[in-house]
Parts: sequence; structure tokens; C-alpha cells
Amino acid sequence: MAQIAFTLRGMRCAACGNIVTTAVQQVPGVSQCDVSFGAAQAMVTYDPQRVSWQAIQQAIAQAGYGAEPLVNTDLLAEATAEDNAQAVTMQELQHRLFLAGGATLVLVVGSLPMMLGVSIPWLPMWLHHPWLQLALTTPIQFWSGESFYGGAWKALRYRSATMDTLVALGTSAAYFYSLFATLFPSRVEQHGHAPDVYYEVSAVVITLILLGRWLEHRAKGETTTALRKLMGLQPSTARVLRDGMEQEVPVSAVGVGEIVVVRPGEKIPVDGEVIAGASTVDEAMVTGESLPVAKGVGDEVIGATLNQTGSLQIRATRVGQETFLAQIVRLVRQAQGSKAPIQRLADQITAWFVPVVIAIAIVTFILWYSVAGNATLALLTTIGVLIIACPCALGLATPTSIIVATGKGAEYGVLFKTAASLEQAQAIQVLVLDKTGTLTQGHPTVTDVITHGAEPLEVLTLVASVEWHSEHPLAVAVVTYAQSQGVTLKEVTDFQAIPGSGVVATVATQTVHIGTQRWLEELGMATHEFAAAVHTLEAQGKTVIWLAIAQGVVGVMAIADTVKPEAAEVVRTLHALGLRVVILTGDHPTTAAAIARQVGIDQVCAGVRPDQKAATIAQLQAEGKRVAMVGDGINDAPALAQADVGIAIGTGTDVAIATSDITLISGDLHGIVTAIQLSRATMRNIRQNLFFAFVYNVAGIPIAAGILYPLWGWLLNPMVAGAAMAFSSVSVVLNALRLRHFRPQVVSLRHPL
Ligand SMILES: Nc1ncnc2c1ncn2[C@@H]1O[C@H](COP(=O)(O)OP(=O)(O)OP(=O)(O)O)[C@@H](O)[C@H]1O
Ligand SMILES: [Cu+]
Ligand SMILES: [Mg+2]
Repeated sequence: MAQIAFTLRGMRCAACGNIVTTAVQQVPGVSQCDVSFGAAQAMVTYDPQRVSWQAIQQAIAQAGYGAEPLVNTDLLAEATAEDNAQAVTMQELQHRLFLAGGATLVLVVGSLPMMLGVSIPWLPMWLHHPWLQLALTTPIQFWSGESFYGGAWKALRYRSATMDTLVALGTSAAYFYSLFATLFPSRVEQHGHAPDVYYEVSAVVITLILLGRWLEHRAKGETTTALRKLMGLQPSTARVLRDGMEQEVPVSAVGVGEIVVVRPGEKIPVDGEVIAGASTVDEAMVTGESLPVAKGVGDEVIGATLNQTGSLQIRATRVGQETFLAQIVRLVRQAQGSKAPIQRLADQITAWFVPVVIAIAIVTFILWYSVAGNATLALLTTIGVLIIACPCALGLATPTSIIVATGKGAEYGVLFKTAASLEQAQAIQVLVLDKTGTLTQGHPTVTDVITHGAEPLEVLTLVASVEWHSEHPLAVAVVTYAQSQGVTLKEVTDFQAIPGSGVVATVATQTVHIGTQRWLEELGMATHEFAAAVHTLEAQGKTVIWLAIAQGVVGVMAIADTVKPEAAEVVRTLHALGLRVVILTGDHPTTAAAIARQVGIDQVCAGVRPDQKAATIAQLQAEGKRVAMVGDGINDAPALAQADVGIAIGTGTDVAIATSDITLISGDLHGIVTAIQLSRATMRNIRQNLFFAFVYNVAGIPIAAGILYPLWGWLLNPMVAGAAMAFSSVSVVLNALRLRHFRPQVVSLRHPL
């Protein structure tokens, strides 16, 4: 199975999405197709052995829409291409809108006396002549309004109906009835009706809907500004060392392994590793990390970040599609194109909506015509129903908010993998934090070494030799410390790591165990000798590892890791947001409790083995809580997957952390607060949008159908319906855009919430 994303052109409402879905799913070999109207994207899962993506593209084209596979080779080129496509669409809309607007103005002025029921002396009568009106309306109907017929026809071929169907039906009814009355006024009079014409109804409705669409398009362009800003970060050229000479080349021409020179104040063009020089780099635009980061030889740098103080020479490690920035853009795009669970509901409603509305319109017509015997009323109410019921705002309500919010998240260094994760983050009740690397910096250092009955340097030599084979952060600390003491490492055999307990190996003839107290006791070793000293160390929040040689404990080592400076503030804010915060760690309970106290966490789950971490999450879930887990993503993967929302701390420059739902690009814990608050703001925004969309439709239909007419003589003029419809979509998009002003809020010490 393979997956491909297409960007789509020519979609006008969520129902168009249903058509694309149907068309693609009819292709043999396609197993799933998800279309997001808001993001204008289709995500297709298919079997590449049975069908090519070109065939899928073909199928979409046959359904009447444009589709381009989404592969970002060059962020800049892609951004320009998108801008151009947007400009072309806008221009075409503008032409049609200008013509419609001009002609409609004349029509409306001409119809004023009739509409208002007064005579306006200075207005020449011929302005209201049916033939002039026909001449003015015809180009609006068939040129400006051509897209409605086109859309309705496309839909019809898939036995479906979209908002185009409704508009085409409604305006055609007004136009053709008027045409009939113009051509054969006597026939109309025969039936006992005045041969009135309603050209202006069709003209005004078409103009308003085009205006609405134009405004909507303009506003929708704004929803992706955050993403555009990201794409625009990519510098266009790079200075590369070739044959000992500095050459300025396009970024796309830089190859992996090439040496790139970056001067102070310049953007780093590609991802790479520093091979010469030292500097500080502002990574805020990509990672959200606000403080500049010091970089020296051996450090990784991220393309598109800003080199500040010194000159750097870097070796390019990732270019083109592989760069960190490109990965982020891809992830954000995917999230924008994915469907939030709340949207599936809206989609289902939309699919049923149009046929139901057509049925209501028919019933309305029959009732007014045959029961009340009023042809004018029958015509106007039917048109009103068809126009007001257009479900376009409903289709925009969810995706536009999601698009703005995911972009906003990326700005703060918070990547939502899917729209679903954005929806779920608001409902989190318990937040579980891994200790090492999440709450702490993850750069542990050895602070104390205590030995009894053994030569300290000899113990250190054996221990460091074993730890050299371990990947564990504690092991790295031990090796670094030993090297600083001038220890030379020895040959090791039979190395074995027991996750959550420690490591064991043979050096020369001696078996060396390094690990937790519990583990050594399980192996039958006595630990009481160090118990008192260890307790003091652990109460300081230090991690203690136990050292045993030849089945006897010979010493302990204390390792400290500083707590992240923002941790306390973040925990305080999470509490203020109503969350329960829990530490989950494999470390000793005393150590964990000390750390918990430092940052203000009240619940500790310590001594948990890696394979039990997921079970601990499940336990919390069994209490009926919605649980989020924050971890560094590697050894915490099962727990991240088990949690309702898995939040991974970005490790270095690797964003593609598979098991998490949300990735915090920098290690900054503020990202957790941002994610939750952004999720809450987004869901609030979506609910407002759905309300806007529904109010127009649900309240509008009965009024348009004339329910209030018998009571108070109220009737929704079809032109007013057109205005309401057009502006419902605009108001939804504008409301979604308010999310651009989202700002996370933390509770600092001086300003308690
Ligand atoms: N390579 C190792 N060297 C020494 N001790 C180890 C090693 N691996 C594990 N341990 C012991 O096992 C304990 C649990 O390890 P584990 O990796 O599960 O958790 P952790 O890294 O300490 O904390 P966290 O769960 O917060 O990441 C450690 O605190 C340490 O005492
Ligand atoms: Cu509509
Ligand atoms: Mg760990």
C-alpha cells in the first residue's frame, strides 16, 4: 500500500469533495480516499502494483477537477506556484464578478419602483422593460454563473448534488420563468397571473454568491500564511566551497556532503554539521525555541535558521525534501489535509443536505401553488429555499479552523500530526511526564562516587568500560566522567543490557553489574552498607546507580541532571488549566519525589520498568481519564502510543517521530501548554463556526419556505437569502482567521491565575 497526497483545484464546496472521493474510490486498487475541501487536498491510499498515481490523477481529472501530486522538491518554487494558482482563480472570479456586478446594478435600479412599491419620477420606464432586463441578465446567468451549471453537471454525472446544483436550480427557476413571461405574457395572463419578471432575483443572487466566493477565496488565502511563512524561510542561495573556492549556488544545487560557508547574520541554507567555527544560532523561526543556541564543531544546525555572531563552515547532511524545514512543512500539510473527527459529522450532513433541500423546495412549491394557489409566492419561496440552504459554510467550518491552527502551532514549534490530535488535546485530563530528557535537560553528569573496600579508580575503570557499550544517558555520563578522570577503558565481553534495571558484562575475568538497587538485591547481593548515603543523595534528586563486582556491591555513583528551567512554570500552568500532572520514571522513588517537589508535581510513579510504562498509562485510562503522555519518543514509544495523545519531545533534528500525535520541535516544555491551549481555542472556534453555518441554514429554510407568511406576511426575499448564504461562508472563514491571534498563556509566579 502506498499513500499519495494531491492538491486539488476547482472544488467549490464540501460536496465537491464527496464527488472526488467517489471518483477516486471507483478506481480499482484504491483502498481509501480522504478529501479535505478546506485544504483542497486528497489523501489517497492505493496499491501501487494495481494502479499508478497517474491513473488516480486521471480519474480526478475526469470528474472535472485538477489534481497535482504533492511532492515538495523546492519549497520556494512550490510556494510561488501556489500563489500563482491562487492569483489566477481570483482573477477569473473578479472578471465574472465585475460583469455581474455592473449589469446587476442597472437591473436593481430599474426594479426599484417595483421592489419598493413606489414610483420614482426621475427613473425612465424603459429601464424596467423586460427585454432590457433579459439582455442584461442573460450574460450574468450563463457567463458569470457558468460555473454553477458546470458544477451541477459534474455532480449529476456522479448522481450527486452540490451547492452548485442548488444555485443553478434556484437562479434558473427565476430566469426561465421570467423568460417565459417575457416571451409569452399572454399565456401567463391566461392562467390568471400578472406577467411579472424576476430577472433581478437571479442576477443579484449570482452576483452576491460570486462576491461571497471572492471574499472567501481572499480570506482562505490567509489561512495558510503561517505555512507560507515557514516555506518562505528557506534561503534561495548557498555559498559552497568547491575546489577551494567559495561559489554562490542555488540551494537546490547543494549536495549532501558539500561544505557550506555561513557568515554572521546569514541564514543557514541547509541542514548540516558544523565542521569549523563557533557561533550562536537563532532557531526560533523553526523550533520555537526562543533563546539563541550556541553551536560549535560537531553540532547539528538546521537549514533556514539564522546564524548570528560567528562564521561557520558546515557539511550539508540533508538537502531538498529531506531537510528539517521540508519535513515540518510536509507534516503541517498532512495535518491540514486530514480530517478531524468532528468534521466527519459535518460531511455526512452535507451529503444528505442537498437532496433533502431539493425535496423541501419541491414540497414548498407544491404547497404554495396548489394549496394557496399563488404562483408568485410559490416561485419566490422555492428559490429562497434553494439559495438559503446552500451548505457551503458547513463544509468550511472545521477545515479552515484546523488549517489556521496547525499553522499557528508550527509557528510555536508544536507540530500536530493530524487534525484528530488537535481535536483531542483539549480533552486531556491527566498529563504524564517522563522524567529523564523530558522534565530534565537530559545531560546527566556524575556528581558523587562512593566506594568501599575497593580501589576507586579501578572500580571506575571497570564500570566505564562496561558502560561504554550502553546507549543509556546515564552510561554516557559515566563514560564522560571516567574519561575526565583519565581512565583507560578495558576490553569487555558478554555485554548485556536489562532495560529498566541496568547492564552486566565481563571484564577480564570479573563480572560487573551496574544498575538499580532493586535489581542487585534480586540477584542476591547485600546493599545495606550504602543505604544511608544513597538515601541522602536520592533526596537531592540525584539518580544513584549501584556498582557490583564479582557479585558484591563495591560502590555507588550519583548522577544529577538539571531540571528544565521552565518546568515549574509549565506545571503550574497545567494545574491552572485543570490537569493532573504525573511523573513516570524508571528511577528510584526518592529521586523522582525530589524532582517532583522541585517542579511542583504532586503524583509520582517511580521504579516503573520500560515495558510497564504503557501499562501504567492504560491503568490511568481505566479510571476513565483521558491521558496524554510526554516523552522523548525513543524508549517511551509504547507509552506514547498507548496514551490518548502522545506528545514527543523532538530529539535533535529528527521530526519524524512515528508513534506520537504531537511533536514539540524544541525541548521546551511550554509546547505542552501551547498544544492544549491551541486545541481548546480551535475547538471553541470550530463550534462557533458550526453554529454560524447551521443558523443560516436551519433557521433560514423554514422562513424562506414561507412559514411566517401566513402569520405576519413575512417572506425571505431570495435576494436576501443570497446575501445570507454568501456571507455565511465569509463569516466562517473570517472567524477561523481569528485564530491567527492565538497566544499561549502561562502562569508565572508573580501573576497567579
Ligand atoms: N546503562 C545503565 N547503567 C546504569 N544504570 C542503568 C542503566 N540502564 C538502566 N539503569 C538503571 O535502571 C534505572 C531505570 O532505567 P530507565 O531507563 O528505565 O529509566 P531512567 O532513564 O532512569 O528514567 P526515565 O524513565 O525517566 O527515562 C535507572 O535509573 C538506572 O538506575
Ligand atoms: Cu453556498
Ligand atoms: Mg529514560
